Amino acid sequence: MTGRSAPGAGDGAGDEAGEGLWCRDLDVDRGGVRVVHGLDLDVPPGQWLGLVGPNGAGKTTFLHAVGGLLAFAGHVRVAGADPARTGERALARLVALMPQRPVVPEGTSVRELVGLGRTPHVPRFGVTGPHDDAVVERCLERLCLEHVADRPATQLSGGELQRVVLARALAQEPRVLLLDEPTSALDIGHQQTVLDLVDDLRREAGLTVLAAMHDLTLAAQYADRLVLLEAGRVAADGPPAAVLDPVVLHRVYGARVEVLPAGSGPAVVPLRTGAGFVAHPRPRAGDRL
Ligand SMILES: Nc1ncnc2c1ncn2[C@@H]1O[C@H](COP(=O)(O)OP(=O)(O)OP(=O)(O)O)[C@@H](O)[C@H]1O
Repeated sequence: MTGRSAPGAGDGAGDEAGEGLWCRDLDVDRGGVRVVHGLDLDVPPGQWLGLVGPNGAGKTTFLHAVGGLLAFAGHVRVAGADPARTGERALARLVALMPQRPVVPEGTSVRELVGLGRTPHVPRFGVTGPHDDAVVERCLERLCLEHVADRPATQLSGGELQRVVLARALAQEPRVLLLDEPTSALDIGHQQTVLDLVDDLRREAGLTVLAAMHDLTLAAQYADRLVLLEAGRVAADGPPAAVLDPVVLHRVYGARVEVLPAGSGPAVVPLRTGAGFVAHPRPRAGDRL
């Protein structure tokens, strides 16, 4: 399975397709089984798209295809590049993926691991320069990791490691940031610190963000738009308040929830059995109550 080029679009990095994400008829298989089915998506530059959906819906598979780690069929442009036809280093200068399950080489310090994010910017057979070192130090600082910078990354807590892996992705200085469950191991304070930081970078540098998240309340607070995936297809796509419908969530996740209006976006509150959940549609404007 290989990606095909979009009609009329050039090959390689940085062409006219823009700095967001565009895909048409995207199919991705895992282990011989189709997991993402004919996905069409337009994500304008600078948008934060929250990717939500149940376990196994295809969120990671989609992010890995867009990030050039998995073969696909269909047309994709990410930061102007076709991931199927762009070299690894060129793509890594445009797109960074923060994986759900990072691989940490034994004996690598936190600073060295973050420094790996500079690899695509360093000439082949070259060495890092003062600018690279400054980027790494800034990323360590912004993710409050200076105090662990010289420790082996394998000795960190799950939440500390998650911040290191984000720091490595940010050190790549990408145009599009793919985040796969970026806050799953973080306490509530660090969840906010990390997501606020990504949001600041988006505003400062026009970064496009695609973030797969299970915490629907958090996803709604930061994303401009949510795409709800169900078995590799889009079940809902729109502003968080429109996508987070208790009836839709019940159908797609089998979950009983209440969705409450909150200051910075809808809050999704789970209801335990017997708490009075009724799966009926929300009233719409014009409905007779
Ligand atoms: N390496 C693999 N080989 C075979 N099947 C795979 C592989 N990786 C993932 N799958 C399958 O592909 C489907 C989609 O998985 P994926 O990891 O993309 O889902 P997800 O939405 O990210 O799930 P989660 O929320 O649990 O992380 C699942 O059915 C999964 O079992």
